[in-house]
Amino acid sequence: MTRDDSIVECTGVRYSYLSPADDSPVLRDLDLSVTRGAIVALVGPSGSGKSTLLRLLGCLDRADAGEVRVSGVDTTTASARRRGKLRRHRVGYVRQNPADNLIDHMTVEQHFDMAVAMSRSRVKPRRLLEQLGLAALASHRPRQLSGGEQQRVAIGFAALGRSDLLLLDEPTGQLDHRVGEQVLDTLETLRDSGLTIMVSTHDPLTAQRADLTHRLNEGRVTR
Ligand SMILES: Nc1ncnc2c1ncn2[C@@H]1O[C@H](COP(=O)(O)OP(=O)(O)OP(=O)(O)O)[C@@H](O)[C@H]1O
Repeated sequence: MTRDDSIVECTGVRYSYLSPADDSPVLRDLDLSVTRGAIVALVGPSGSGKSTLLRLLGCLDRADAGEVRVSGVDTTTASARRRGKLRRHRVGYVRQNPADNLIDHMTVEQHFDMAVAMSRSRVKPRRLLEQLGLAALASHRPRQLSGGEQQRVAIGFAALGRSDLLLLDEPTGQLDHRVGEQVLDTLETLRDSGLTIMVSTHDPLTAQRADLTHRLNEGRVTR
């Protein structure tokens, strides 16, 4: 595989929440390569660093050492401006609690319109609402939606205008099996439209439906 096939390339990544000199960092010597156009599940014990890795890939935090290359940009050394551009146009991030991704007073359609305006993309928000089976909810506000509907809206909102990578922290963690399946259908639709999707999960169904699984243990990818 060449670098061009990869959407994510991590090499020798180290990260501590305390200080770069911490002898027990959360991530240590982490290497990972992810090719375009797959759903990738990140699995591993609680505390192994799955969410931390997603935060580095989503430019919410910056690695202490090593290379975290996303869409060809080394996010460890990139300027704040470059990282901001990456987040606006290429990489979306969905938090675990669906409501935390949405704005109380805005309807579903207004969320999608705002995402397009912010990314200055040419994507048609109405078309994505239809593709994701959310058109009937267009005029609803987050409080009028179930947890699963909120999660699907949050996923569409994060994906809109982002061309490369969607990162999700435990997207099915709070949902029952049937609704979890609907969220996974949404992810498959987005993968088929060209996005690469990385999901941290403890849910066997999510891991089973992913195209690839990477296991984290004590801050490293072990397979
Ligand atoms: N904001 C923070 N400040 C300090 N330590 C943190 C912070 N967030 C996470 N940690 C620690 O970092 C380690 C890795 O946490 P992380 O949330 O990345 O693990 P995880 O594999 O996603 O766990 P889970 O499966 O339970 O969500 C844990 O020891 C956790 O206590």
